[in-house]
Amino acid sequence: KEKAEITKEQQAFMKVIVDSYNRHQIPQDVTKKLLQEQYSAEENFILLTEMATSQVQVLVEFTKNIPGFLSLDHEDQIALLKGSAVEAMFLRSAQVLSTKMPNGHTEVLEERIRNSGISEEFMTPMFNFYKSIGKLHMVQEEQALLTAVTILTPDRPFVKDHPAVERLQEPMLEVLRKLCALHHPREPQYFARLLGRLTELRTLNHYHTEMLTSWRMNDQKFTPLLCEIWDVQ
Ligand SMILES: O=C(NC1CCCCC1)[C@H](C1CCCCC1)n1c(-c2ccc(-n3cccn3)nc2)nc2cc(F)c(F)cc21
Repeated sequence: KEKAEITKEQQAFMKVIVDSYNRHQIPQDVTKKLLQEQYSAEENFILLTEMATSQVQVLVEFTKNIPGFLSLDHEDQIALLKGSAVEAMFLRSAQVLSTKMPNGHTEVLEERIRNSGISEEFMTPMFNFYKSIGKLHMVQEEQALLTAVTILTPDRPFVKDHPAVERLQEPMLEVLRKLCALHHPREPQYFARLLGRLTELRTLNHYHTEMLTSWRMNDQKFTPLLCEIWDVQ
């Protein structure tokens, strides 16, 4: 019985992460902007770089609130942020698209994204991921913890002290497992499906640089922060 119950300290631990996740939300203005009108590929690229830059700043603040993160080796902290930033952005994008919207808005949003300038070959894998996240109907706590679990992935490039990262990720996976059982009692495989999405997320990571360089426009400009995080320019 006690295996299933979320303990008091796990509740406190989760509250810290969920509050920080909710506090550090980039304004939903990206959907408002996209629903307003179809922009040119150039304008969409600028919108993406602006949104992505602010999301990285938000991600750093969120990550600093993950219990134990700041006591990791400093170079490992950077390696974890750098290694997870793109995945966190696609995960956030997926969560934005799966947010309940008035009738027809999601379709318009999808259309705008399809015509935004991203080359055709990446639409399928990207929207497949978005659809598979949408089908999970994640509650807020699950979204926050899944993002934290993604950031604290031990096997990112250049991470030196794997065990230290595993020690932080494990309690989060344990709370996430209990949350899934609590919120999705009739789906015993829900937790496994949730973690399966992280594998799909890594493949988007792989496409990312090509998606940028193949954006239907030339002389792409990036902010200094994105040059750091996206390995471009
Ligand atoms: O702004 C976006 N996402 C942000 C990023 C930070 C956190 C919040 C959302 C974009 C957006 C920029 C304008 C054009 C149209 C796309 N977006 C994307 C997206 C598309 C492609 C890429 N690429 C990354 C490398 C190459 N492509 N990244 C994100 N998916 C989205 C899904 C939404 F519901 C959605 F509303 C927007 C989305």
